[in-house]
Amino acid sequence: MKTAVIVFPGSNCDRDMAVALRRATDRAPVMVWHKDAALPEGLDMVAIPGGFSFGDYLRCGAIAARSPVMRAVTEFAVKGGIVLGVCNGFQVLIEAGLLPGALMRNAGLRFVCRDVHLKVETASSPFTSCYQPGEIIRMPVAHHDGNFIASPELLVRLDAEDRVAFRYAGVEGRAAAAANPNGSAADIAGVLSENRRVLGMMPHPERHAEPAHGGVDGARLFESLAGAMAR
Ligand SMILES: NC(=O)CC[C@H](N)C(=O)O
Repeated sequence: MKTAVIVFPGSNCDRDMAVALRRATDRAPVMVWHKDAALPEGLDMVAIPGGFSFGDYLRCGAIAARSPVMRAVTEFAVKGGIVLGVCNGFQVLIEAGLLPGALMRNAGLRFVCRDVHLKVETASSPFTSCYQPGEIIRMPVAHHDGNFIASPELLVRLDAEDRVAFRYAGVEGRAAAAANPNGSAADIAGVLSENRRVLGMMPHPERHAEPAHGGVDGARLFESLAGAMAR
């Protein structure tokens, strides 16, 4: 299985992403600099990591989305390649037009850095097949622009097409309103593309991928990917 992690100036989760992918696939990913116009041959998937690409200038992910490498990533996705974008990676995928909606400033206007609970909405994707639909899992978020905005039509369509991968979820003993850290429409934390092979999500699965992280719920996302790539 051959994977790649795209690196922009200001990426800061690229190495965590690489460790999680190596752990799940037994092979170190290729680190691809944003100026490369082509992706390595024979890739099974591409990950766009979190961080502060280009200092979050203009809008988070807007400049990164226009990097030379993103043309190659778009081509890869259009051909059916698997692409994962986490946090800033999700912002880049939206700015590149590979996922719908927008990510705006958090409703509370603050950077939010804490664990959240998520409901797994679908197991039918290369990213979520190792979870149970409806399962509640825990992962960290760390962002200031994670407020997912979509038109009422798009929200209906995402549900109808089973393309909401994760929703912020309340857990017993905590107020439900506190569950959504950023004001996202319909509590959406992650969405799939039409062909289900591109996922963008604000929470960080690579930061809860081994026991030393204090949580392992993210590991199954990488195991799901490894399984999908092996097929
Ligand atoms: N951890 C991240 O990827 C953060 C993304 C972006 N810089 C934000 O704060 O919204």
